[in-house]
Amino acid sequence: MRICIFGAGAIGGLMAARLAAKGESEVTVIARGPHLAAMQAHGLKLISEGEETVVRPRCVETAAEAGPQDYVVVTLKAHALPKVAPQMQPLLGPETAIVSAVNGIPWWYFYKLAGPHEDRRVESVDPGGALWETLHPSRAIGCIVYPAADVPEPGVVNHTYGDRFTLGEPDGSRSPRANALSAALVAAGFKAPVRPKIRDELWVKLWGNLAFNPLSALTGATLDVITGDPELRAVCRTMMLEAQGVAEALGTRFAIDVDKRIAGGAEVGAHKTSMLQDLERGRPMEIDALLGVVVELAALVERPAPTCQTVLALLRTRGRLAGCY
Ligand SMILES: NC(=O)C1=CN([C@@H]2O[C@H](COP(=O)(O)OP(=O)(O)OC[C@H]3O[C@@H](n4cnc5c(N)ncnc54)[C@H](OP(=O)(O)O)[C@@H]3O)[C@@H](O)[C@H]2O)C=CC1
Ligand SMILES: CC(C)(CO)C(=O)C(=O)O
Repeated sequence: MRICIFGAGAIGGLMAARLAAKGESEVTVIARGPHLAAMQAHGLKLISEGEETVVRPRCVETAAEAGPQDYVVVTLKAHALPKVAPQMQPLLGPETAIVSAVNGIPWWYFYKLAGPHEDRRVESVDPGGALWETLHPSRAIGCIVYPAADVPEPGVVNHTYGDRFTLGEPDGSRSPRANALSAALVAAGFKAPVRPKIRDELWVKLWGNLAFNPLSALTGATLDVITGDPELRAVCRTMMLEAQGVAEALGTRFAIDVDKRIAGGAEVGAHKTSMLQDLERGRPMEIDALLGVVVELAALVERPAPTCQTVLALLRTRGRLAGCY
């Protein structure tokens, strides 16, 4: 099985390292800059549970060098995908699946979602619907990323938490391609269940990200503070309840309640969210995929989301002034 990890930073690097070390797949990673140069020169080092492993997957800069694949796992930041998608064509054969291992609402969200919005394009993550055309949703497999990792120096991935990548077809089927990918990830040491309602799981993950990440970027606070301070927790809760109304109007059912989800965030402790880390490092923030999209969908289903809207306005300005949006 040929698997290409496109944008092999923290999460992609983790997946690639485990697949290359323990799996039975032919793994190619696409990366750039000093990280790519370090992996090409010294291999990809994974630090996980106190253990260091160095693997040597094929590391290239362009899709043309990688050639056609069975799976392309996209582990870019959400905002990078529209720019990169046109370069992905050499990876795509007639049967190639594209696995979106990216936080937020994906471009294929409304594909085969029965109801009034079926096949709708999501402007916040797919400006002008270009992604829908370039990476047709019939290729898409959803993937919820639960692990946490970072890249402390080029060529090195530090894995700090979790081993689950939940998979799901947009139409809910247990397809041979989703099953085969799941088996490959399990062989590499991950948990990779194939779920029939991937959008429900996607919203539970996003539920935390849409509130915790913006509030951390605006205040500089870590997760323990955001979930523990009564005033911040109240803002969080309000945003999450607004988002729940939007998601439920789109047919999502939440298996847990909002307080349980906040408690889940609290367990992570004194952690800087990825959005706060991006802001501090002067890197683009995933504002539209995590929160802009919620405000867009609220308008679509005519549900109120005033707190999300207010926080979005503040966050966009914060991001623009810092050169991160
Ligand atoms: N890290 C984590 O713990 C978690 C991350 N996620 C989500 O997973 C997704 C990936 O995040 P993460 O792994 O942290 O992000 P990273 O920034 O670590 O990885 C993305 C990689 O893609 C590279 N890249 C960007 N553009 C290109 C390009 N044109 N060609 C080749 N490589 C490119 C980046 O390079 P460069 O650095 O040069 O920009 C970077 O190495 C995000 O949606 C994130 O929210 C979800 C849960 C936890
Ligand atoms: C904070 C956390 C763990 C949950 O919102 C996260 O997923 C992130 O940092 O992006």
